[in-house]
Amino acid sequence: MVVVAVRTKKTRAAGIPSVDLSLDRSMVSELIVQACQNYGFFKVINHGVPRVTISRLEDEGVRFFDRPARDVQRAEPAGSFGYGSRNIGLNGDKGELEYLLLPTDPFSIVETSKTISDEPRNFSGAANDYIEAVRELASEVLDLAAEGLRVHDKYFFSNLIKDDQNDSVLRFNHYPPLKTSEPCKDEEDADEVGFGEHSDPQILTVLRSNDVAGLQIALPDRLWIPVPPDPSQFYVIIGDTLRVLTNGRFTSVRHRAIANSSRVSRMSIMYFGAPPLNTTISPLPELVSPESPSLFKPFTWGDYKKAAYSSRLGDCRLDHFKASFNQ
Ligand SMILES: C=C1C[C@]23C[C@@]1(O)CC[C@H]2[C@@]12CC[C@H](O)[C@@](C)(C(=O)O1)[C@H]2[C@@H]3C(=O)O
Ligand SMILES: O=C(O)CCC(=O)C(=O)O
Ligand SMILES: [Fe+2]
Repeated sequence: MVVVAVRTKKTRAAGIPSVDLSLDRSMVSELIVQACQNYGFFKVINHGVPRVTISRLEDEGVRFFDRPARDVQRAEPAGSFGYGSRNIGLNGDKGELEYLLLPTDPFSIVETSKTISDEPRNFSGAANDYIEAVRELASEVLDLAAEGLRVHDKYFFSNLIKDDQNDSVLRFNHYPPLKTSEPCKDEEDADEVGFGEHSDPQILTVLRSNDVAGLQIALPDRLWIPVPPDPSQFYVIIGDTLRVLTNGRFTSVRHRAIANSSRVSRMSIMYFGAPPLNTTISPLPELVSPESPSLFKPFTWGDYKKAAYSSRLGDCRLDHFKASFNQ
């Protein structure tokens, strides 16, 4: 087995920002803006997603990854969607995980469920309910962020992911326990890569995992912080597209998952909120001024997605879209 090692010595257990959605609205929007500027990442509590909506999809995910190899492979991709193992993307990235990548529109979910489950209606029902609930949560977070930034149209961001043509995706990552407990040969303090360092290309990601640790985020000074797992709450990850729309006010956090060295599997479920392919992405006029000129050239989400899918996982994809004075 080829293992890719990452240094984990430079880590610090620090407080991850936490936002309680039940608090006073103007306070919550301020907290969200602070967290998005300083970390590009935060935990959401009192999120309003019913526990049963989460547990039904969790159970379906566990059932899927428990299936015999020949059954999970029936869900192998036609294009980039479907089941995959160890290979991440199309450009040679590897990780110690298996995954299921799905479109989020209800019709595609119903169709794809036929290769995912022996009870496809159970799977599609659970997935569609979950997608609807986390899309609502993502939209609420985006509206609060827009309010905190004093954006004129407070629904501007959320309308992008609510559009009928939105390009959002749902991903299950399954990290089985590592078979070997041998330390890495050439690096004493190294861990193996579950899902390598990257930023998410979309607007924002809503992540939830079971009780097994693995996720880490990078601070601007490149210190890695372990994110404590919390199955009853969600984490929000700001993506590159929201970074551009806010003219760099929000940061798109680099993050990674360390391979699972515990005795139980880790499973995470991510909703990646994305706009329609033809949406032009450029900083909102309210966030551009002579003192803060636009840091990015305009592009469409389709252009960015194409560039993302021809890049390696760890590449800084936004570099190609920086305004010329900013290069
Ligand atoms: C190596 C890659 C995998 C990825 C597409 C890419 O070429 C670069 C971005 C990767 C990423 C990261 C966030 C999401 O997990 C993902 C689905 C996405 O939209 O961009 C993955 C892509 C993937 O696994 O196909
Ligand atoms: O599985 C995780 O916890 C993180 C994975 C991730 O960042 C991704 O799939 O983009
Ligand atoms: Fe990610």
